[in-house]
Amino acid sequence: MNNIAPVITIDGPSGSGKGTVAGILAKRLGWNLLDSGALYRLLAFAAHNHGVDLTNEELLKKLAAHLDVQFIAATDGQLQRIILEGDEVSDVIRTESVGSGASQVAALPAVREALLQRQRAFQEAPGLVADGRDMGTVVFPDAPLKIFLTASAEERARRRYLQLKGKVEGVSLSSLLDEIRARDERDTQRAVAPLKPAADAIQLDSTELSIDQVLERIMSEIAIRDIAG
Ligand SMILES: Nc1ncnc2c1ncn2[C@@H]1O[C@H](COP(=O)(O)OP(=O)(O)O)[C@@H](O)[C@H]1O
Ligand SMILES: Nc1ccn([C@H]2C[C@H](O)[C@@H](COP(=O)(O)OP(=O)(O)O)O2)c(=O)n1
Repeated sequence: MNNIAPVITIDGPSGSGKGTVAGILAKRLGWNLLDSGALYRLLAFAAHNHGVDLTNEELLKKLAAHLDVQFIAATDGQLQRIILEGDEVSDVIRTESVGSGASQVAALPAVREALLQRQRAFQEAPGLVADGRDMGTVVFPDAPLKIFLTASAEERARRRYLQLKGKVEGVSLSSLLDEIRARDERDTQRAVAPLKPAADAIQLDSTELSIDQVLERIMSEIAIRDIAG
């Protein structure tokens, strides 16, 4: 691990655009990418497959410590691929029910502890873009650029609806809005590593911004700090 590799953290609630923006930035800069939410999603998914209850902290901690997962970096024309226990799960972990399970296991302190080193190991040269809820507050507190990306709950539900409709059966805007609000509540109210902006984070409200406008704002913060060579 190279601890001097710079990190850009992008935290925020579901549907604010973190994953999209982090993926494009990592590609543009030629840096590594950590989708930390995927780790919690993978754990919830694996727990379901192995019949482990989402409240069983002791067993979930063991499962988290031994998760057999591979992240295959994005190439031209292909997004990052995620392999769990030999099977490609890139799409199946994106449903709102896995997201809700992820939010439940993520509230357990032993689970967060078990995943901490695994996340820090992504900090390798030439740099890392990390997206999640506690990237700037807990996992990479020394990151030279921290973004806290938000948008109204209604706009985030609308984005998720557009993203899922046609791919997942039976999605409705109103149930997505309820689910997003429930997840916001759980993620911000938990005792350990709650969703909140780091004291030194730049807050960006993307409700009225396009993806390109968000990227432009972040690129100008990168330029000001001179962190990407
Ligand atoms: N600024 C934006 N304006 C419109 N749509 C956006 C914006 N940012 C992201 N999206 C879209 O919203 C959906 C959710 O974005 P995503 O990056 O998955 O959010 P998050 O990782 O924060 O949950 C995606 O379909 C993405 O293309
Ligand atoms: N660093 C992180 C990342 C995700 N989580 C938890 C809380 C989130 O509701 C779930 C799923 O996160 P993910 O980023 O994949 O979800 P969204 O794409 O924002 O909908 O995992 C977390 O507690 N800490």
